Amino acid sequence: MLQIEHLTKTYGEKKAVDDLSLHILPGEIYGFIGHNGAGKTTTLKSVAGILRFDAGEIRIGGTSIRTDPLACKRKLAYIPDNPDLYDYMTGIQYLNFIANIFGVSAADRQVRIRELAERFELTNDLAQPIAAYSHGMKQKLAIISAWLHAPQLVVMDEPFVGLDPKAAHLLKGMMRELCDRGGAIFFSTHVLEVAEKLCDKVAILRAGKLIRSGTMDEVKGDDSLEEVFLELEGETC
Ligand SMILES: Nc1ncnc2c1ncn2[C@@H]1O[C@H](COP(=O)(O)OP(=O)(O)OP(=O)(O)O)[C@@H](O)[C@H]1O
Repeated sequence: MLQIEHLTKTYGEKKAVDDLSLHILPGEIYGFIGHNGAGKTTTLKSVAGILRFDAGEIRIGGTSIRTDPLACKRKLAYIPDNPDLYDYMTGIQYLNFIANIFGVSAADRQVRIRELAERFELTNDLAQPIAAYSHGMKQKLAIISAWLHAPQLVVMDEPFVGLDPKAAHLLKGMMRELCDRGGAIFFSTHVLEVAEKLCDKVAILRAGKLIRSGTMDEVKGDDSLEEVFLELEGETC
């Protein structure tokens, strides 16, 4: 579903991502962890096709994000860590705007918006301008908009930040549902307990380099993910 091959991205002199290779298969929830500044957001933005990288290749369903970004973007959805939505639009205007961009039919969008807004208890707020939404409400709207075009791959940067426990539980269920239908999820998190429970596979990034990846059992063995992560981080001290 997602192939990252030898991805390298520098900002000036700073190598933010250094020769990163990762493969994510259909059906997998793949967690991406690492310290602040490790290069997670840079990687996720490169996968989403909103950041040019210096070297390497990224393919989504076999299609290169470099050579055919539009085809890739049709297959994926990206939720940034701090969704910057259009404050002057109402929630429903925003969802229709996104549905128009992705060419979602009137019938499909109606069903999906109704169902997802009900699930996230956002139905009564859709007529409000986004400027009046709390951080968590914006996060919910961003999640609904991401799911609108039935993406095959969902890429998320710290998706649980700002969500209340019920919404977080809902999102976890939606992630699993999407993977059960043959999709895949790639997301970053600092909440290692969530990663440990939710993810099929995990990758640990340190200073732009992949230092561990594999199934959750391969990566953590009999320890907790937190113990393994802290041990690996300690090796740099
Ligand atoms: N636009 C930019 N210009 C210059 N340097 C940048 C830019 N964006 C990120 N960086 C640098 O690249 C490195 C990786 O940043 P990135 O945001 O990818 O890390 P992260 O793992 O997502 O961190 P966090 O967990 O804090 O969100 C950091 O050293 C950061 O300072």
